[in-house]
Amino acid sequence: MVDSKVEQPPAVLDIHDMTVAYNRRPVLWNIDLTLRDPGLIAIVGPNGAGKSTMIRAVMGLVPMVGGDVTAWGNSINRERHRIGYVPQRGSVDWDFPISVFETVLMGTFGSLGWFRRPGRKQRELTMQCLERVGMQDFAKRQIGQLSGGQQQRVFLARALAQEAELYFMDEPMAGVDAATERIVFELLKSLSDEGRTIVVVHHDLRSVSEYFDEVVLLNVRVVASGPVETTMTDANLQATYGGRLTILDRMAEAVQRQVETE
Ligand SMILES: Nc1ncnc2c1ncn2[C@@H]1O[C@H](COP(=O)(O)OP(=O)(O)OP(=O)(O)O)[C@@H](O)[C@H]1O
Repeated sequence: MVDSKVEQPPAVLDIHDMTVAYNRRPVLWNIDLTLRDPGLIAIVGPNGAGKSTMIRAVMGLVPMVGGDVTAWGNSINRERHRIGYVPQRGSVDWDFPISVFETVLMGTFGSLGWFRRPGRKQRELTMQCLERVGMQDFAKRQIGQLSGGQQQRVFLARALAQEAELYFMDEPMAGVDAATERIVFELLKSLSDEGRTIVVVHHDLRSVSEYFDEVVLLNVRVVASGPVETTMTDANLQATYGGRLTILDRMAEAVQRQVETE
C-alpha cells in the first residue's frame, strides 16, 4: 500500500491522455506513460505504430490533439532546456554545409542564452564530446562526407554537448555496424549511470533485454510498459505486434533482418 503521507518526487516524464493525429487520422490514442526513474528506456512496436510521432509530439515538433505532458512536475515547455533530442538520421539534410565541429558546438547553444556567442568553454566541451564518440579526428569534415555510423556518432556528440537530463533518441542504432552499436550503447549506459533518463526508439527486439532497463510496447496505444523482464511477455508482444507471433518468432525475424543488412 502506498503511504499517502510520503511525498514522491515528481516523475521525470508524465504523459497524460495524449492523442496525436495526422490529417485527422489518430496515430496515437490516449497515451498514458509515466517514467519515474532515470535509466535506459526502449520504445518498441511495429512499423507505423507511432513511435517517432510519440517522441516528436513530446518534443513539441508535432501538435497534440489532446492531452498534456509534464517533465519534473512542470509543463514540458518550461523544461525544454533540460531535454535533448536525437532525430532519425533519415530526417536530416546531410547536404547542409556545416562541419562536424559546428554541428556539435550547436548542442551547447541551449546553455548559452540569447545573443551570447560560444567561447572557449563551449569549444572545449565540443572536443570532449567528439572524443567520447571517437570522432575527434573528423572535426573539420563536412557532415555530408561521413558514413551513416559516423553521422550517428556526431549526432550523439551533439546530444552530449547539450548536457541534458532527459534524452529522446529516434533509432540511434539504425544502419550502424556492430562495433558502432556497442559504442553507442556504452555511451547511453554511461549517461544513465550519471542519473539521466534516455528514451530510445528501438527496433531490435533481441537486444532490448541486453541493453535496456525498461520497455514501452507501443501500437497506437501503450500496450504495456515497465521493467523489461516482466513486460516483454509473449502475451504483450502478441498484443503489440498482432497475429500469433511469439518472442521467438520476433527474434528470428530480427536475426533475419540483421543478416539481410550485413
Ligand atoms: N507527417 C506525416 N503526415 C501524415 N502521416 C504521417 C506523418 N508522419 C507519420 N505518419 C503516419 O503516422 C503513423 C505513425 O508513424 P511513425 O513514424 O510515428 O511510426 P513509427 O512507429 O516510428 O514507424 P517506423 O517503425 O516505421 O519508423 C504511420 O501510419 C505514418 O504513416
